[in-house]
Parts: sequence; C-alpha cells; structure tokens
Amino acid sequence: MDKQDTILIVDDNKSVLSSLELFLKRKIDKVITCSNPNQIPSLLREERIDLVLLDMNFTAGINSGNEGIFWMREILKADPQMVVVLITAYGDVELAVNAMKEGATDFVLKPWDNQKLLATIQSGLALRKAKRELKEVKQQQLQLQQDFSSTLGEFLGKSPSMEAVFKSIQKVAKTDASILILGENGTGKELVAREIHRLSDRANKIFLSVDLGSISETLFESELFGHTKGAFTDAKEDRAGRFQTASGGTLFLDEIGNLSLPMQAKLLTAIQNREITPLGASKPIAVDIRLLCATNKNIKELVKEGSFREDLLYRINTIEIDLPPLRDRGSDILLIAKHYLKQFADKYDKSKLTLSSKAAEKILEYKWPGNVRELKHAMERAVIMCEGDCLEPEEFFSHSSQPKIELGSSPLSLDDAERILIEASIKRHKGNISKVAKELNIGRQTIYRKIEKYGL
Ligand SMILES: Nc1ncnc2c1ncn2[C@@H]1O[C@H](COP(=O)(O)OP(=O)(O)OP(=O)(O)O)[C@@H](O)[C@H]1O
Repeated sequence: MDKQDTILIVDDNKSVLSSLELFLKRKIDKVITCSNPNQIPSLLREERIDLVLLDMNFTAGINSGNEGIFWMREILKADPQMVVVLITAYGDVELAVNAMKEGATDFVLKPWDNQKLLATIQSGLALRKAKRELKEVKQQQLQLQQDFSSTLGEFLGKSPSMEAVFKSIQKVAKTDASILILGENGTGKELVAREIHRLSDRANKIFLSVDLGSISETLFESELFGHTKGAFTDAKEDRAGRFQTASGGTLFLDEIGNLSLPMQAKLLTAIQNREITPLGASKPIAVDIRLLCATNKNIKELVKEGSFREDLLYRINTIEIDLPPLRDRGSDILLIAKHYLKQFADKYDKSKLTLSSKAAEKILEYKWPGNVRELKHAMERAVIMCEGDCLEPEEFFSHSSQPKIELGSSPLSLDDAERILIEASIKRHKGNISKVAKELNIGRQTIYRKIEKYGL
C-alpha cells in the first residue's frame, strides 16, 4: 500500500497553527499540529512524519530564532533524513539561510502565500520520498551483498603469484586508496574487489559493482550520476545514480578500459571532485566512495595509443593488483578444479564423483583462455553430464565439437540460431564480451553461460 504523506506543523501561535492546518488539511494526507515544541521528540517517535514545518521563534518576546534552530537540530538528530521547512518573519531571512546551511531544506516567510507554501511542502515531500527510497535501496543492496558474499565461497590459490595477490589485498584493504585490478577475463577481478571491500572499514556499507562495458554512451551520465524528474523525456521521476547509491561504501567500476574518451572526461570530473551533478540538477552532490576499478585491457597501451586518458589512469591506479592468468598458476588449477568438483557434486547429488588422473592431467595441460570462470563452468557441466563415478577427459573437452550450422541452412532450431548469432557477434567484436552483451542486449553473465553451453 502507498504510504500517506504526513506533516507536522509546530508553532506556538494558535491562530497561525489553525489557519495553516485549515489550508493544508485539504491538500496533504495527514496534518498534525503542535503548539508546544517540547512534544516534538515524542511525536517523531509515535508518528511516521515526513516533513516538519517549524516556526523559528517560540517564546513571546524573544526573537533570536535560537529556539527554532535548537528544535531543528533536535529533529535532525532524531532523524537525519527528515525534511524541515522553517517558517519565519521577514527580518529573520539571514537566520533562515544559516539554518539551511545546518540542514533545513527550505524556509517560508510570514505572512505566507498559500500556493507558494504548498509548492514548498510538496517538493519537500518529494525529497523525503527520494531520500527514503535511496535508503531502502542501500539496505536492499547491503542485504543482497551479504547474501551474495555468503554464497560467493572461497578465493583459492597457493601459487606464489596468488600469495602475492592476497598479500597486496591485505595491505591495501584498510586504506582508502584507489585500486586498479588488472587481469584477463574470468581471473577473479571482481572477487579481489569484494575481498578488499570485505576487509576494509567500509565492510558494513554498500559494495556496488557497475559493468561500464554494458552502459551505453547515451545512458552513461544518468546511470552513474542520476537525474532529476524531467531532465529528459523518459525521466519520470528523480533517480539517484550509482555514485550516490554507493556513497559511504565501495564503488567497483568494471571494464573501465572500455570507456570512450567523452565518458572518461565525465568520470574524471566526478572522481577528482568527489561530487556529482545529476542530469537536470543545478547543484552538485558530494559523494564519499572508495573507488575500485578493473579492466582486462592493457591500459598503459591504451594510454600510449591515446584512447585512455593518462590523468584518469593516475586517479584510479594509486595501487595496481595484477591477477595472473589461470594457466600461470601451476597446481592452483587442480586445487580450484577439485574445489568446484566437490561443490557441484554436492549440489547435483553426486557426492561420490572423483576426477580420473587422466582428466587431472588434461586439466593441467589445457590453457583455460576463459580462466577460472571457464574452469568453474567446465566442472559444473562435467558433473551434470557424467554418468559414472569418475570424471574422464571427454567430459571436459569434447563438447566444442558441435556441428557447424549456418543461418539459411535448414532445419534450424532456436538454439542453433542463438549459437550462430552469438558466435558471429564474438567474431565481430574480437572476443570483447561486453560489446557482445551490448549488441545482443543481454547480460555478460548470460553470454558466458551461452558460450559454455554452445562450447564457443
Ligand atoms: N581464485 C579463485 N578461487 C575460486 N573461485 C574463483 C577464483 N577466481 C575466480 N573465481 C570464480 O570465477 C568466476 C569469475 O570470477 P570474477 O567474476 O571475479 O572474474 P573477473 O576477472 O571479474 O571476470 P570479468 O573479466 O569477466 O569481469 C566467479 O564465479 C568466481 O567466484
């Protein structure tokens, strides 16, 4: 059910209070009045108030405005997200402006104009709604993230190169330094980012992962920095961008090497100033984020070519963590393979499954171009397909010999058509999965699943 808007009006002048109530009762769902500010704390506890319309001066004869400021601070202490609109006499404008610096949302001058007052209250209520939604989204994200972390499982590796990675993570986690994580597709870059966040002082705050490779040029600003209602045709209401949602926590920008130069310029401004301006907004908003970025590209090469800004690179790579490809991790390959064998054997009720020594040999020899992601999917597929108690090499390495089918030859199943489209797109984009995902308008993870399914 939609929540009703509730406002609280606090003024010790009873005639002001009743005329405000009379007018606003017809326009707002619920209006509560109070002439004694000492009741504010209990009203805030008992009612679900969205906005407080607060008089600046309470005690007759004293016009310092300090009473209003005092109560405004108390309200914001009890609920930092509360929208407080001050109601004040002409002479108090400077005071009201100072109060706004302390957290009041707006002020209205006495004698007030009913329509202006209503407009102020309505935009205050819209702000309250946006603040509440943002808080809810953050809570949901936190919950999802906790659920995700508990299912994420272990980050495995005993090889010297992975030991060095774990050591770097330990060293940098507690700092707020920007980290650039480098490595081929599927080497575990997101896992590194999540691990840094988990070990950081922001662990109880949000971790927000953004796949920059799948955000189009036109949506880039509104996705990252948000927009106000009406900023463009489809902007039906205010929306917070990823930077604002991640504020207080960690923002992980994946595939940063795929950004165009104009997008890089916009990102640089946000990172440099630690503030963003939503599309259509007039004022910037400060954001407090720990920035982690990742790419599978050779970013220094991109800088040399002129397709990645050097100043942006310096902002994001205070520290670099380089993940080695799986093929260079020696016996880690088997360690990870056995880990996933057990995990999927349990999942699919085949707990007796073992790995034959031939299969282990082949797994060690193979180059795993899709790295850990490919190995993990290969184990899952093998566990599902295996009919005996022992996994043999055929279960891993025979699936890619699917017959070649071309569009136009018949008959053609939906799966065949899908496979041909994905294969062609991968070729067209020279293996850049983000571009494939964008072109076919499906998520990157789905593309990876299809690649596995069709053995591409
Ligand atoms: N060392 C590891 N131990 C166990 N599982 C791992 C390890 N590294 C990666 N994985 C698993 O492999 C999969 C891919 O990892 P992840 O998404 O972190 O890679 P990535 O480098 O960010 O990929 P991409 O470049 O495509 O964004 C995940 O399911 C992850 O849990």
